[in-house]
Formats: sequence, structure tokens, C-alpha cells
Amino acid sequence: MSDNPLFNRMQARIQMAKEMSEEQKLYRYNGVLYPTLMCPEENMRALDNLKAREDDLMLVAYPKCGFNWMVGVIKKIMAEGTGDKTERKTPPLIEFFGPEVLKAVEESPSPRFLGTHLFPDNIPPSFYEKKTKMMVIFRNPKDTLVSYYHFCNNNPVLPTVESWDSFFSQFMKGEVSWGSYFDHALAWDKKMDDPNVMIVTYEDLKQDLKAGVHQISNFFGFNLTEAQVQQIAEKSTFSSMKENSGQSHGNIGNVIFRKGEVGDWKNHFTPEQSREMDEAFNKHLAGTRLGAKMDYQKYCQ
Ligand SMILES: Nc1ncnc2c1ncn2[C@@H]1O[C@H](COP(=O)(O)OS(=O)(=O)O)[C@@H](OP(=O)(O)O)[C@H]1O
Repeated sequence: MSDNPLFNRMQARIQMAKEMSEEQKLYRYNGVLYPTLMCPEENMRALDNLKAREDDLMLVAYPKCGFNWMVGVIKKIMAEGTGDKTERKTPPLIEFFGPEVLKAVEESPSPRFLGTHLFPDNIPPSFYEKKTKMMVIFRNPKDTLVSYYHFCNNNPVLPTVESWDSFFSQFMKGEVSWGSYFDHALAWDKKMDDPNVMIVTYEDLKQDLKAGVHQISNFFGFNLTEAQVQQIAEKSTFSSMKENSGQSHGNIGNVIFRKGEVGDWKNHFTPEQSREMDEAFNKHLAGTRLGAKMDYQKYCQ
């Protein structure tokens, strides 16, 4: 037993997962697949009662697009920007909360840091009503798929993947937890003019993390010094976050912080699968602003 109740809860869920069949590990809520143990129906229903605040910081990501990376970055920005360096261990995913945690979140002081993998239309409406600032991180679909494949293979609360080929097909059909990558991307593309939404890409952040930290802190209204930005960027590299992942995430840390690279898809995709993804990208995202921002040709071809 760890002295961190969150790690213990995760361990308990892993134990429960061992007693479940593979089919039981996912269920559908409003037509979309979710992991049964992490976001049961009770959690999803409880979200109807979550009241957003104007000064909440909201992080949104389709699974495996760099959510945990940005959790690290935003926590550090908040610590520097507010001067409150208390280490908060609660993972900010609102769909993992459940009624009890939600109650505590309702009572916690501003600014609150929240996050989600939910499709934009399934985020509680009060976030839009309150004009809460939402930062969205996207990653190229080929590396996202590879990262998702490894995550499913190594996370006992998710169904074990039968094979690379079968996971590839499931992802392309949107038959994975939180639904279709392309549906998420298209929905966010339509919100790119919203001044309360900022979309960043994993690849741009890999290229220049310092510029990214600047951009993110400005978006959330924190005016950091050059030295603070520099220090946050240094502590948020893949190697430094992986090194600290036991502390920050417990046993699952090694699974989340796997490789942290752009282009690992080249080690997994067959030429045929690569073509299939290119076609899907062209069909859904070519000609969109988000599609252009992703620079698919540079990172996926
Ligand atoms: N600091 C840093 N720099 C670069 N890349 C990083 C960093 N932190 C996490 N990662 C990589 O992000 C991938 C995990 O994505 P998520 O955190 O969104 O996963 S989750 O859906 O919330 O479980 C996963 O990608 P893969 O390594 O390709 O699997 C992580 O390694």
C-alpha cells in the first residue's frame, strides 16, 4: 500500500480488472465506448451537476495526444503564476471523478485545473456558458494510434489488444474508448475561432517547448518571466517527466510515459495501413484549418 490514496485506488481498480472479462472492460454511454472501471455510468451522470467557473483552466485531449504532458506543464505554470506550490496529485479528468470527488471539486478554491478526453459536445454545457478557457492538444493520428495501441496492451483496466492489425481497424472505425479521433478533430476544427479555445499540437511543442509554455501561460492569463518559462520547459521534457513519473503517477507512470517521440508510427504501420490513414485524413481533415495546423505531410508522410 502506498500512502497516496489515488495510487491505491488505481491498484484496487487493477485488481478488479483481473476479475473482469475483456468484454466487460468497456461499455457504451450515449453510443460512445468508455472504460468501465475508470468512468462508469455513475461518473458520467454526475457530470451533469458539475458547475464550471469562468476562471477554471480546462485541458482537453483525445486519448494519447499528450494530455499528461500538458497536465505537468499547466500545473507548473499555475504554481509559478499563483505562487501556490502545493503539489496536487488529483488527476484532473472530470469523467474519472464520480460524485464524491466532484463534491470536493465543487468546494475547492479557484483557480481550479480540470481536464477531459470527452468529445466537445459532451463536455458539460456550463463550461461553454461560463466561457471557461479550454486548451486542446492534438497529435498526428498515426503516432496517436501507436501510443493508444501500446497503452491498451499495458493497461490492465483496458481490454487487451488482440493484435496490431485488429487495433488498427478498431481505431480507424472509432471503436475505441472516447470514440473516433476524426470526429473529435472535426468538432474542434469548428471551434477554432472561439477566443476561449486554444488548440496546440504535440509536434509543435516537441519542436519548441519554451515557445509553447509562453503561449499556454499567456492564454490562461499568467504573466511569467523568461526564467520561469525556461525552468518549466526544462522540467517538462519527456526524460525529466518520465524520471519523475513514479512520484507523479505511481505504477502506471511507466506505461503513460512510454517513448515520447514524433514518428514512431514508422516502426508500426505497414505501407497499406499508412495509405489507409492518409486516405482517412484526406477525407476528413484535408482542407480544414486544424488539418493544416497538424502539418500532416511533414509528420505523417
Ligand atoms: N514530456 C513529454 N514529452 C513528449 N511526450 C510526452 C511527454 N509526456 C508524455 N508524453 C507522451 O504522451 C503520450 C501519452 O498521451 P496522454 O498523456 O494523452 O495519454 S492518456 O490518454 O492521457 O493516457 C505518450 O506517447 P507515446 O510515448 O508515443 O506512447 C507519452 O510518452
